[in-house]
Amino acid sequence: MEKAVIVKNVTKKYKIYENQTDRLKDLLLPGKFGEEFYGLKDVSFEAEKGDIIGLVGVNGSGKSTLSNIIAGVVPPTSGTVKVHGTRAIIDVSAGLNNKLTGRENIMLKCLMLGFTKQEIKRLEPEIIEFAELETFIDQPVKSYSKGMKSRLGFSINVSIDPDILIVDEALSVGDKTFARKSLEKMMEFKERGKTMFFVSHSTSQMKTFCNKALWLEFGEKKAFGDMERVMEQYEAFLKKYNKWSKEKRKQFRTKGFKKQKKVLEVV
Ligand SMILES: Nc1ncnc2c1ncn2[C@@H]1O[C@H](COP(=O)(O)OP(=O)(O)OP(=O)(O)O)[C@@H](O)[C@H]1O
Repeated sequence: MEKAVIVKNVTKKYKIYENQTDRLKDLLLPGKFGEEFYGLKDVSFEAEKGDIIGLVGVNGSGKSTLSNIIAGVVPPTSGTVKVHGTRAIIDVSAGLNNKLTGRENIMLKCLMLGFTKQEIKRLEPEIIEFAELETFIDQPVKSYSKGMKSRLGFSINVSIDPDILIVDEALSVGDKTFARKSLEKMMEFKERGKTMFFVSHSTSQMKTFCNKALWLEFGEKKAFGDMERVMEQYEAFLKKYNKWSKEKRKQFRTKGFKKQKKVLEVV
């Protein structure tokens, strides 16, 4: 099978601070303030061409960090990500420039991706129509609602027809009609054999859409493989987790966070 994405020993360290003063002091005296925190720790897996991989895990487990690293938006602290093909990420906080109009954002994003002006002019009507923004396309994006921004972000990223698409909670904003239209677009991508990563809190959406799942827990890979098998394990965990008392859940999270602060052992 042809590999689309190879993630090898990816670690992402963040620096966390107890307060704003420590953050500023760390700028003046680097290394003296704040604590290192592992958003991701030594994650490895491979995606084959045509795989649709659901990233699952409770809040803060590292799903968005990993999707941003796969998308090339954020660099890993260590480890490597090999991607075969073009990639695009659809994110609710999509990287649009607020000062520019919708039309200018289309131009900017596509130019950055290497499209020619002529190609962009050809794509533009399709993007505007899919985003349902005909009346507002020449207004600055800062005047857009959250739903309008996410429609524009979604539309640009699907219209450029990437080989690998990363969708981070993008279906949770906007109205139902647009969510359905987006899902249809993703189904079309699936049928065309594109590789996709999908972050959603809806396990049922995952089960219908993805063939594989990667379960992250406190930044580490807990399980990876066929959707059915991984989801069975994850749902059994969620059932247990949801039955725990508030206190027990807190203990579980505290234990996990402690592990995320520990320095990796050098083998
Ligand atoms: N810029 C940052 N600085 C410091 N810590 C961060 C940063 N971004 C993420 N983190 C931390 O890294 C961990 C993983 O975060 P991430 O957003 O990737 O998780 P997630 O699984 O996507 O969570 P959610 O489901 O809540 O969106 C969290 O503990 C988070 O607080």
